[in-house]
Amino acid sequence: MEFISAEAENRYAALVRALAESVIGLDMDGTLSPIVEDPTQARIHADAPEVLVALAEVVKAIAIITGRPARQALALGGLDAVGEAIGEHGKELHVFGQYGNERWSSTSRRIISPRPPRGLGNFLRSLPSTLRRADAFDAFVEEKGLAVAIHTRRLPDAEAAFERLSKPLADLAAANDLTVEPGRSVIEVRAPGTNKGDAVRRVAREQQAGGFLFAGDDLGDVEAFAAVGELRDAGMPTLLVCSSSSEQGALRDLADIAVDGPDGVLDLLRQLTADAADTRL
Ligand SMILES: O=P(O)(O)OC[C@H]1O[C@H](O[C@H]2O[C@H](CO)[C@@H](O)[C@H](O)[C@H]2O)[C@H](O)[C@@H](O)[C@@H]1O
Repeated sequence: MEFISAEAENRYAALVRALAESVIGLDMDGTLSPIVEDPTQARIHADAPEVLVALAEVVKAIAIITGRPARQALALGGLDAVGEAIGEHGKELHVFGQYGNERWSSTSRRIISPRPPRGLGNFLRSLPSTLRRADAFDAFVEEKGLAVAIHTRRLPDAEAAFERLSKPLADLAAANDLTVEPGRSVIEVRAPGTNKGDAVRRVAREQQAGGFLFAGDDLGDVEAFAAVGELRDAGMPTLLVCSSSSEQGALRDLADIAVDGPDGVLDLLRQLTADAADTRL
């Protein structure tokens, strides 16, 4: 773990002291789940369930805030079982899916989801011809119900395909009142209006958080970082963690601490759990 910001060590120590009142917000792909070529094959890190259950004992709540549909996050993360184990300690696991558009909690055990955005059907009908014109017809199209993600990772030159697709997809999205969410070898198209920052504000308010940690790896996490920054400016102990990769450097400049991908995120969460136990001795 690398302390980046000048205040990072103090912020870590302050968060440890406030941990019992803190919410831990975690992104999924690239943060809890190692990145893999095929999005359908991504799975939460094998150690994550144990680490999250132990962490839940020393924090107020854990919130997984992801671009994945909530149902998929539950399945790929085995989060139902994790939530059940956390519930046994009298704590709650929250899942905010599709950038905060969907919600699930280990107490309600129901997914709350809005209707798909109006323009999505039209966008999907025009998508094949747009991909063909951008010489990216073989891009993997992940239909997510409320959104669609166009993946370039498995194309011969992923970066070049991403560049060729950026403008045509943004134009097609705008024509259908949709917004674009660029990520690691992926361009997502979804309803405007909600982002991970809103999810951070909501869970902090609902839980009356006395501290907040957020860990993420990609551009879709920038709004969550900004929302945690607002909590910090209001006087709350906070910690921003970048799950580093060679693919995306944007979050590193905004973070207090950088760790090495999901392995590093889990090491940090283990360390926090241990440090919280030490302060109680
Ligand atoms: O908010 P997140 O939990 O980080 O989810 C963002 C998107 O992640 C997924 O794509 C990413 O992970 C894939 C599997 O490792 C990888 O192949 C892809 O290149 C990454 O961009 C997912 O497929 C999307 O639906 C998520 O919204």
